[in-house]
Amino acid sequence: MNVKLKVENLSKIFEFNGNRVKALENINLEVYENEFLTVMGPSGCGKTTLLRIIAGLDTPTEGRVLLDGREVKGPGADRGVVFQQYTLMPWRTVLKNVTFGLELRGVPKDERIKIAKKFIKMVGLEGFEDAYPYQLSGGMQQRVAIARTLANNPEIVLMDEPFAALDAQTRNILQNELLKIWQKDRKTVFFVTHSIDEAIYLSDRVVVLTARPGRIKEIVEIKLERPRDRTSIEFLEYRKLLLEILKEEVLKTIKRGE
Ligand SMILES: Nc1ncnc2c1ncn2[C@@H]1O[C@H](COP(=O)(O)OP(=O)(O)OP(=O)(O)O)[C@@H](O)[C@H]1O
Repeated sequence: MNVKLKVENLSKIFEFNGNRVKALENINLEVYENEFLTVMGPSGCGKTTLLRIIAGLDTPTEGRVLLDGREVKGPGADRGVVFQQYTLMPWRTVLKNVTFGLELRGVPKDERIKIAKKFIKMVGLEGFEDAYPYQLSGGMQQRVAIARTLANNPEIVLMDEPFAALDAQTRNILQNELLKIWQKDRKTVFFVTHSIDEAIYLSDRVVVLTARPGRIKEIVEIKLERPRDRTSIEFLEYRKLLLEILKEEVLKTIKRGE
């Protein structure tokens, strides 16, 4: 298995108003090519910080991140990010939101429209190309955000609780769509979630971080065939295992009043 992304001895300390918060401590992690890897952990353990550092939106205090062997020094088109909150540009149509990154890279108009339409179709929004974000439901907006990210053809897709704001049904539908796209497109995915169910349903491996400062507590390989059955005994066993691993860390966070 080829290593796509490598996180080496990474620590992060935030300093503000005379306070020091150690968010991450000595994270070492390899994400393989085409892997669907999920990070979980109690609130405030540094999941978003880790994702932001990989995205190049923040810098580590110690250590480094390598993508295809090259050190990450800032944001780049090789990493596509999907956040929890819909980050579409309200003044642009669906099509224009999806073509945005391609425009920035100078892709000719005809080609960028062709690429955008392909991904809009892939996320099930054919016919909505000329709609504006306010005309779409939350689930549809998140589909557009996913299409926009994929249209840029990143090496790795970084997703920070992308479905957390959606209702349970829509969330399940989008999980299936994401899996279909992932299987078809063979992208590497680095996914952050609070949902044990979502982590087991989607991932090849689940990384559990400790309470802050986030360290790697355990990595659980999900050895279930896809499509996965959320009601199977094996699925429930993974659920129990992850609950146990997380419980101790969540209790630490609660005790600290966070
Ligand atoms: N820009 C910042 N300045 C100061 N402290 C920060 C900053 N960003 C994050 N932190 C702190 O770093 C720690 C980790 O935050 P982070 O958002 O990465 O956690 P998280 O695991 O994603 O949390 P949640 O699950 O609640 O989204 C928290 O204590 C947070 O307050």
